Amino acid sequence: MSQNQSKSTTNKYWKPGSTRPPRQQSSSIVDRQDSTSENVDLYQHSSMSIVQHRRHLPIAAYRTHILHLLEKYRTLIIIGETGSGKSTQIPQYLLESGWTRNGKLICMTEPRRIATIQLAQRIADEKDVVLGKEIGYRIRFEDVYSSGLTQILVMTEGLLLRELMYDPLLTRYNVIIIDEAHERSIQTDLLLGLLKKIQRRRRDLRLIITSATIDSERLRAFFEHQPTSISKTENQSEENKNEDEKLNECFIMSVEGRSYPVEIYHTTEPVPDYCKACVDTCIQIHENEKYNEQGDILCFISGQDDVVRIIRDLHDYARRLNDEQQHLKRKDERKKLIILPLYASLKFLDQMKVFEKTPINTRKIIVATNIAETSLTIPNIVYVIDCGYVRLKLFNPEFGFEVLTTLPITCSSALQRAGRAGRVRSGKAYRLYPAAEYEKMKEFQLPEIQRCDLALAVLQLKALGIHNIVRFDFPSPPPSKNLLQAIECLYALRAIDQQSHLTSDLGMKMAELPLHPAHARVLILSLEYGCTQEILKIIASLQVKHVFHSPPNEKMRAAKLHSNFACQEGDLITVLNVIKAFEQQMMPQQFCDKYMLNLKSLKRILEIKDSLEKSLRRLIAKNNKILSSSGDDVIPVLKCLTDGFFMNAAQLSIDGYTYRTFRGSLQELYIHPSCILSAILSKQDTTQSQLPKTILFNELIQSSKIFMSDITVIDPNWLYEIAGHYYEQLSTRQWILKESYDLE
Ligand SMILES: Nc1ncnc2c1ncn2[C@@H]1O[C@H](COP(=O)(O)OP(=O)(O)OP(=O)(O)O)[C@@H](O)[C@H]1O
Repeated sequence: MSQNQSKSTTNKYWKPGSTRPPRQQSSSIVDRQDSTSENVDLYQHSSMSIVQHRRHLPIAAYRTHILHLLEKYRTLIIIGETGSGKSTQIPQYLLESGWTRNGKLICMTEPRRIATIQLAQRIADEKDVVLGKEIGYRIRFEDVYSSGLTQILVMTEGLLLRELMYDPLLTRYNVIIIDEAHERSIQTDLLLGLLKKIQRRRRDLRLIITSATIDSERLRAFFEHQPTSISKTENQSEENKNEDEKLNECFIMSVEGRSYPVEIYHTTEPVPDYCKACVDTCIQIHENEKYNEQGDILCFISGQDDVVRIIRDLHDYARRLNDEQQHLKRKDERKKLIILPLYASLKFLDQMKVFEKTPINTRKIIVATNIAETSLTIPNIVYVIDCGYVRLKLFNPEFGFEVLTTLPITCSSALQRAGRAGRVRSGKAYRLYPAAEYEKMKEFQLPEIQRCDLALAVLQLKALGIHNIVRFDFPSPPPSKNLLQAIECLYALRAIDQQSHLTSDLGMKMAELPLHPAHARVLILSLEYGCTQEILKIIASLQVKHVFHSPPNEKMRAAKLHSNFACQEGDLITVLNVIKAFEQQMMPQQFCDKYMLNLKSLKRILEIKDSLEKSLRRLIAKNNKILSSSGDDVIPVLKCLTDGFFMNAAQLSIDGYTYRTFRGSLQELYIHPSCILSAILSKQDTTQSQLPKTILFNELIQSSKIFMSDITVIDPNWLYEIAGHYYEQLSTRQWILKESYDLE
């Protein structure tokens, strides 16, 4: 370790029992807040058999109680510490006690694909059966279960919602377990509302909601408020009807205890740059904590770009470390590092790499967004580093848009993050914020349904036959302004008609595609514009992003290389150029290195493009439509994008550098510095007045200002030509919708 490097990574930690360091010493000195055990044997490994392991989990003591309560209550809310055994054990208890005897299944939902597979695999391992037989899973584009044999089916929330489209009463299940309900994603809330509705028709259906950190009283109030008139399933016996009617509504039970202790440490001062603090802390752990016992590190960071930055810095460190260890003759004396990213748009196989066994003499560092926050057990994780921030979308109804914003996390998130350690052995959580900040944190995040764009949720409810969305029983009702905006958006996109019914030509098809309604519309309309091949690539790229690699110390070089693909039409067409060139490459890695492109993102884009293409082909199977290409003609592509993104149009203000939307908001918008347009304009040394007059954006990002990203330059006349109905009839439409929904 060179002198210089040592200096950059000499954070001191306040160890239990030692003298507290003076506060002013360093902003990244860490302060131990609490511990669940005083004399923690950090390297206590479990050599228990799976049977012993199951018996030792805190939830095991509650097995009989849970089964007893499920006989008496239709909804159970089970609160237990992270790692206490809720996800892996509850479905097994139900299976063992005969809840699948009548041939029906136990369903368990997870918010994410990665947790779905891991959980199903773990339950199968514990039961010593092959995954896909008694225990199966379902994620988008992947069904691993056997009809007639599978008894426990783990699936993503999104897939259970889709199942409701063809089995509205979910008749193949006896029990549905909504795991990690505290995440309160829009899909969790839609499911909770729909399951409450189903329970009115199916008195026999049991619902279990589990979490370590959830506002359980609020949920109980929601499930206890059941209407008195109850219709029964037709083929229920008289005896069963009576039994079912005697059932109570909802019960909250707590599971005390956790698997292994986790010591929590806080910085004594706020850290000025959490990416740097995270890298320093990783290095410090790697150099100071017992090495032979391994002990991997999981870092929580707010967004994908920060993950990429930290990974790069850690790779630099790993290279230096490697050079310094060259003198060690025996290779097994060298300390190696494996550094892995984990974020939602990462290729799925790359996500699963985090579960691979860490080789001997190696430490694994995983740098993740909040995708890893709940449910996951990454077996060797001993150290968690929590930056204290999360990147979330917040909908602003006044302004009419969703803005991506970085916010402090909540206490619930902090507990979940720390809870990724202490699962198979005791652990430590390093929080890169002072204990006082933790005290100030909100307990729970606002449910997504109250803070996000609801267009997709409303479209999904409509597709499920829920006509009057305003009357739908949401666990936390969304603000009526947000609902009105969503209805307006769907009307403008022609997904619903004036009576607010799903349109048969477009709306029904849009609901079938796993995309935001505007993206789904663009994809379907591309068939008319004759540019489906181009639009498939563009829409796929919008789900992944980060195609261009631009490290801070090589920005100039990167910009020069990227300019090979740049075009005046903006980011989406530029990315299209990259994807087209990438597809032609025999040696993709070399191509990406040469032009500083992100190989993983490009591969993932092609993967998503293929699956979207399959979905689209299924939709148009009857019409014999061809998925055509517009070749080098970019105009059909631009017009098609305008036809879906017209609500996101902005015009240049008189000042010549800020933009405003056409919707009458005074909010100033700026072109994001990462946009290709910024690079082209600065290269040409243009004056501000040469900024394009009219643009479409895909996303808004809040930092010092509100920035528009993923920009496309369009002809303003197209807006009136293509979306005249939206811009000319705004007031009339609002009146019609206001009437039909009786909204404030
Ligand atoms: N894939 C795995 N490999 C090794 N051990 C595992 C795995 N999955 C679970 N475990 C063990 O089972 C325990 C219980 O895990 P489980 O996921 O059921 O807990 P939980 O209460 O649902 O936690 P959380 O609320 O964090 O999801 C873990 O603490 C860990 O010891």
